[in-house]
Amino acid sequence: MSQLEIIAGAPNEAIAAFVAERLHAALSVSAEVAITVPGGSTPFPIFEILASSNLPWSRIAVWPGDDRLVDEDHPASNVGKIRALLEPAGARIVPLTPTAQPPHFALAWLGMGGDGHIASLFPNTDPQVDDPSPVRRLTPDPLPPEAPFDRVSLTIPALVDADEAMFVIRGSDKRLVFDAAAAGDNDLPVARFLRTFPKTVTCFC
Ligand SMILES: O=C1O[C@H](COP(=O)(O)O)[C@@H](O)[C@H](O)[C@H]1O
Repeated sequence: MSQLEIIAGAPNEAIAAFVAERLHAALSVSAEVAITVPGGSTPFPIFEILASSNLPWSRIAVWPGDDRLVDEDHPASNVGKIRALLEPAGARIVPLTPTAQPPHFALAWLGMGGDGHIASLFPNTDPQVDDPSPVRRLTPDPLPPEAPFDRVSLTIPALVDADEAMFVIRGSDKRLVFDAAAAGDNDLPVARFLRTFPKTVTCFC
């Protein structure tokens, strides 16, 4: 079970500062690093802040942790929106495809749905902590009305392989789900990740 550091009520600027600090630390020991980031709605204002930071973006590869199987110019595309914000800053944006071979990530930044899904590992997909594949094509059931698409997602082992992990979770309903998962009171995808990740997980809740 991972240790948790809960940081409640942090503004987006503080979260961006945390991400930048962790990337600077990783870049102090590696010429290039990779980060995986969530989609949904929560991270994009933080990406905007990061895009204007002094990070050496040309040394940073950014991978969506999951995506909807739509064209990049579709409004539901995670990689399209990530690219629009971070590529102009100089980042290398790498689309997540079902056959991708993801790297070792310096930081796994995750969101969580109210149903306890992380990346696109929805409860119905029964994500396994020992999945031999780093990437899966998946169909959420029920399909979320705001994004009713098949998905591609990093698996739990690909996320657990990261040097560090952080969540950004907004809303008291999600906080209850997260806290129950952290306490071992449910077996949702987020709980499976938390009980498998061997290091401290930082949660901006
Ligand atoms: O479908 C998704 O939802 C989750 C949570 O999104 P949010 O809008 O509540 O921030 C997200 O982590 C995931 O990457 C996304 O594809």
